[in-house]
Amino acid sequence: MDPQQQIIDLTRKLNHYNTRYYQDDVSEVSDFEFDQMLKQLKALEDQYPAFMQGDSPTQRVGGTVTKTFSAVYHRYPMLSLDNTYNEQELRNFDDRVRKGLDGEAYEYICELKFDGISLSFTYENGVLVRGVTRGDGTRGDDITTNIKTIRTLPLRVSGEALPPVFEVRGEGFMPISSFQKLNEEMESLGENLYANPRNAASGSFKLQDSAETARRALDCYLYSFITDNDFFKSHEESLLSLKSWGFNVSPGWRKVQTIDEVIAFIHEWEEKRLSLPLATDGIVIKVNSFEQQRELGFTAKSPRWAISYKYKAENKPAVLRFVTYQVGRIGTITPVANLSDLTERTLPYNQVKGVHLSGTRVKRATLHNANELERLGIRLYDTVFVEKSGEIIPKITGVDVSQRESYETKPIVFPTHCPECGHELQRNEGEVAYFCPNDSHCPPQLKGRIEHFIHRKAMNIESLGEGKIELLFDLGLVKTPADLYDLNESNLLGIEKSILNEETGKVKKISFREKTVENILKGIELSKTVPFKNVLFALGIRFVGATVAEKLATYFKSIRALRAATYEQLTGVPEIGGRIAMSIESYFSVPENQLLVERLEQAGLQMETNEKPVEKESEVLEGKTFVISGVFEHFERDDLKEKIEANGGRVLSGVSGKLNYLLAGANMGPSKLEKARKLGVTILSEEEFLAMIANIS
Ligand SMILES: NC(=O)c1ccc[n+]([C@@H]2O[C@H](COP(=O)([O-])OP(=O)(O)OC[C@H]3O[C@@H](n4cnc5c(N)ncnc54)[C@H](O)[C@@H]3O)[C@@H](O)[C@H]2O)c1
Ligand SMILES: [Zn+2]
Repeated sequence: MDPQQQIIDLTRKLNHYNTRYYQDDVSEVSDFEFDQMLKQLKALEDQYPAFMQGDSPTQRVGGTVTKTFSAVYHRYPMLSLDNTYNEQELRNFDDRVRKGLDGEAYEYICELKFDGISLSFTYENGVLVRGVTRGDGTRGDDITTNIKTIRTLPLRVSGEALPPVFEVRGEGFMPISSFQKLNEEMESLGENLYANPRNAASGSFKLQDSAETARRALDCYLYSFITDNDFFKSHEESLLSLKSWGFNVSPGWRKVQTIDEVIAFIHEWEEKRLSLPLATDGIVIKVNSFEQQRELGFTAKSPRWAISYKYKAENKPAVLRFVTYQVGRIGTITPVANLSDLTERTLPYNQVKGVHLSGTRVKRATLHNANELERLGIRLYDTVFVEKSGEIIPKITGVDVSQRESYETKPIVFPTHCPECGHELQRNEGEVAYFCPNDSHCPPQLKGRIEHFIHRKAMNIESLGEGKIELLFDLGLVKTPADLYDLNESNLLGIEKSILNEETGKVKKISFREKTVENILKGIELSKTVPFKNVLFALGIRFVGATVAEKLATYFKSIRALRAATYEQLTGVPEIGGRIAMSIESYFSVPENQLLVERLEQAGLQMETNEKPVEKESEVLEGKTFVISGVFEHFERDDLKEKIEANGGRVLSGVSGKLNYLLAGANMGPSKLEKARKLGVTILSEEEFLAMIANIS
């Protein structure tokens, strides 16, 4: 291909990947592939500068600002970092630094490269006033309310001779444990999963609802301090001071003198970093002296005094021993590759340990769906390549076809029937996944429906988690959501089970003691007050997500009216299409579902909408004012407001001397709390509030 066309194509492709990555938090290719393409483009542009495109990704920082937040200009531009995946290029970087500094002695600071999103925080007179994303490097999104949910980020700092205005920068990230929890939750809601913690962090920092951001337990490491004057002489000094002022500085950095020491640091962390609680994708190397940093200067998109070394995702051959088929919570069938190491090719599978990949043994990798099997052209007993994408989820990247000469392979036959219940599988037009339509008898689907039912966005029975549901299901105590309402102390107390996690080999013990049982029953009881729209969502009707449920609840107002609605009436509701209408009709035509709804109604769940004005429950809060702040266990904010009003109280937005109560949830801003204390406002916990209204509702 001619170089001009190649430059045009690469520019277009890379810009597309950038948009997907920075705006949609989706990686269509691996970082390594992206970086190789960018390098190729850079080389072509160097050779044919005349063909460089106006929007070349080699000249700009990749991100953009969004429309959802207001854009803020950075006082100092936020740049990217040059990167490399090999040691030779690192030595070339060192040569450039040496030349650039004309023989002066210099030092490096090596730090871990945290995989999240770049953030900038401005402090005025010691108070945190603003938090902004990197955006396009010149302007970023103002996400101040969201970054205030980071618990380790000080809202106020004091220190000797702190400048009146300064900026700190760092990496906002999602700890791996939060990431896994979030994805499990997304899965149970039937939503798309995040591929890695970076994409999850990026999406979570840019949510509209900061209470939801708070719930996702984000964190941040700080690594840079900036002011107008020369405050510090070196990066080392600034790191030490940041730490002493109470900023969260990762302890993993080191000052070194030579590039060999840098490389030793890189080797040292290659495996060690995998046991950190957050994802890291490399090492950042920075010239220590600020004066030398200034001498070296910047290119269009990155400093010349720093570089990042990125670890390549480890890619290893493995043998595909057999394929199993998992049935998901909404019946989706996912083929899973069961792998062994090459040396274990003929070993009985129960003795197989798996392939050693990025610090762990991998025995399983998802094959996603039937299309993916075709795309890979994979066969049984094939030699395949496995990689951990985002260092977390193992993935099969290709097949070593040459090995088919030495080892016999067989075609993979996708099952026609559900491995769990035997029902014939279906695939909807235009969809890639097969599913088991037997949603009222297929065990994983039954379990999945109960898990969905208790979810925070549905009936919000937080005292019951996945493990407990699993146990109750296996014991036959809870087979449908309606069975939850028949539970009592005598059949719960003393239940016990050890659950083995097959991946980690760890055993988790669950046992129901008095306190647990009490909490479970309380949670179930409280769920009877959850509004109709949540109940409707909780039923788990295919295609009826939270938003659709709300629309239907507003329109039909009761389960009776919805059940009686004809196809025409259903599609007559704005934004309700044929697919949803059909799904609702078919749901209510199944006898098991009819029975379920009846039992739930008898149990006392809200089966109709309480239209405003709010139905009065009591007058106990008459004349009292409330400010609600933070996140609550049993209520969404709106529900809490309704509850207060239903009992005669009023909800205000700001704390003042006249206020009666500050209702304080988790993660509330400390400034509000402080103000309330000063003004002598009574601070209520959620429990205290519940007690206040308990006698009457
Ligand atoms: N897979 C895809 O589709 C896709 C698309 C676009 C970009 N990308 C990836 O993103 C990269 C570009 O992103 P980028 O411009 O943010 O570059 P980068 O992530 O490679 O490096 C720069 C960033 O590193 C972060 N960082 C982490 N720890 C740091 C530390 N200790 N000190 C300083 N900075 C630290 C900062 O946020 C900084 O902005 C590409 O090279 C590619 O790997 C992937
Ligand atoms: Zn089934």
